[in-house]
Amino acid sequence: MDKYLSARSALITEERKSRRDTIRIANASEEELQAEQIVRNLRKSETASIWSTEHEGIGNVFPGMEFLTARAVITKTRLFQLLCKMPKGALLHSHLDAMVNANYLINLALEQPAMHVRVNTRLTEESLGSVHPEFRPLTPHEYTNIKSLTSDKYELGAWVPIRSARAHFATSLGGPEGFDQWVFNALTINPTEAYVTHNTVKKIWNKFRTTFMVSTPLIRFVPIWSNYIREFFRTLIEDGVSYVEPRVNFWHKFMVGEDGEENVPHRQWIILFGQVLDEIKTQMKTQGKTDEFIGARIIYSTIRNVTCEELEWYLEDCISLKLEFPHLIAGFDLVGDENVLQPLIYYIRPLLRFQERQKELGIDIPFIFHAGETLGDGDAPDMNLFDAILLGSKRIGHGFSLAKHPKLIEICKERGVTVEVCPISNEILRLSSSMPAHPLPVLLNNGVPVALCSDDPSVFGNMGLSYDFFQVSFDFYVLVASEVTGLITLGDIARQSIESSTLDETEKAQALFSWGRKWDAFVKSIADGSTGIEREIASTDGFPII
Ligand SMILES: O=c1[nH]cnc2c1ncn2[C@@H]1O[C@H](CO)[C@@H](O)[C@H]1O
Repeated sequence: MDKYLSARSALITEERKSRRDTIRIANASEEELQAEQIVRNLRKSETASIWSTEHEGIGNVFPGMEFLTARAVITKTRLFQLLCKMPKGALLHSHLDAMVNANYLINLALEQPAMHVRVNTRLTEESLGSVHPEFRPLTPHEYTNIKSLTSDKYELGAWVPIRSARAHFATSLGGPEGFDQWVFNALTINPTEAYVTHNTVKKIWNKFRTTFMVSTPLIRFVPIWSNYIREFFRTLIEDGVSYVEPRVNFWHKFMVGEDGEENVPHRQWIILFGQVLDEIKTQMKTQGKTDEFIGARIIYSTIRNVTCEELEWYLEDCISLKLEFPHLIAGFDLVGDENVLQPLIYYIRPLLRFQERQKELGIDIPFIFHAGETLGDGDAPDMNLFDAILLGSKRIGHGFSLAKHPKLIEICKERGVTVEVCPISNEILRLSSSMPAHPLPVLLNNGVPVALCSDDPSVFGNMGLSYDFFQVSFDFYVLVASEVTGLITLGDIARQSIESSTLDETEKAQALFSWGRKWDAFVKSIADGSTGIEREIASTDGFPII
């Protein structure tokens, strides 16, 4: 018996030794250890209270359960509120056209007299859920004075000014608020769609795709674009994100200008992006908050439905933009559903040529590829992992199927290829049924660098990064023993995100320094009791049940 127990304890120690969190916790400061304990107590207490009761309309609750069902409960937990204050570091995987709250975007659109809307199927109570609004800014001579989208006289396909369409939306469909709700539903995925009507990867992608068809014409319009980017930065900073590398989709060659003409080229999109960025940086400086925002750089993206010839055009376009705006272009990616669109190997010639061109020009535009966003093994999206690695991808977007490939895991670990893990996205797009079923711990415990990311928060409702940090903070819960950690691991992941960015060494050092200062202050506020968590746990013996 003694021999067995000592062998057991030796094996546990040996197994945990190589884990990133064990190494990190061994080097933690006194304050970090205190904060760690307090947060673990909080987590335990909320698991016993909030996550062990039935809430009205929500059956079968558990930590890490389906996000869209649990969202309202999550928002009220103390753990979530605490994580909102945590400095998150860099957001490395996000699609710019799905980053601003859908209601905010609707309001931006309502301010634009040029913005019109139409439908091609009659709107009725029955059809409302499946008919999507089609938006377009028109040139002044195309403006219409058609009043309503829903009257009997409406001719299908005719453009209606958005404000008028809202004001005259049929009372039977909810009036103006009904209009807002209709557009909101078309821009987002709701729990019934994710977990009932569209509960397969294929079906939910069909819904997911349509949200971009609705939002793109709203965002790809100069008067909205700048305001949209301003809100994008504002909300991320508010949530403790200090640096961001969004994927910007350059598939459309032109944006629509203020005059309604579709003639604004890519360089102008970047100039406007840069202007808002500078404005925010100046603002932060004036307010003495330079630690809170380091900046942003764009990952040039196009959709993997283009031909090889078309891709050559985009790659050259990306090169010209890099030459003109070296500090604003971070890398290159191909986006869209890997399950149905072209795999990386299809584009291998233009991609290799792109690398040659960079050598000729003495520039560096790393690939930062989506790969392995699939449940498959050996299918096209899974095989994208092999090509991403062979092509020297700096990071891997999603890498959901990477856990199946020990050799590739080893390479990622050796070369420091960071996996941009998007926990909530993977769950809503039906790759994992809930958080405990997500492969994140497999990657982490194998020592692969990981960044937590939100992917498309305006569609999924996981605005900022706090929701994704929250959803994974229970991954290690089963082992509440002292060797296995919570808060410190989350901090380590946040710090790693800055290391994994495309910032140069000097910028990185500055960003890490700023992050470190904020992390220390955050940890201190928990450890010294100023958050009041300890007091609350002690006084309620478990948390008030919502
Ligand atoms: O998780 C994802 N995987 C692959 N493509 C995505 C994901 N999220 C968004 N997009 C794609 O990015 C474009 C918008 O910039 C859209 O085409 C959308 O399908």
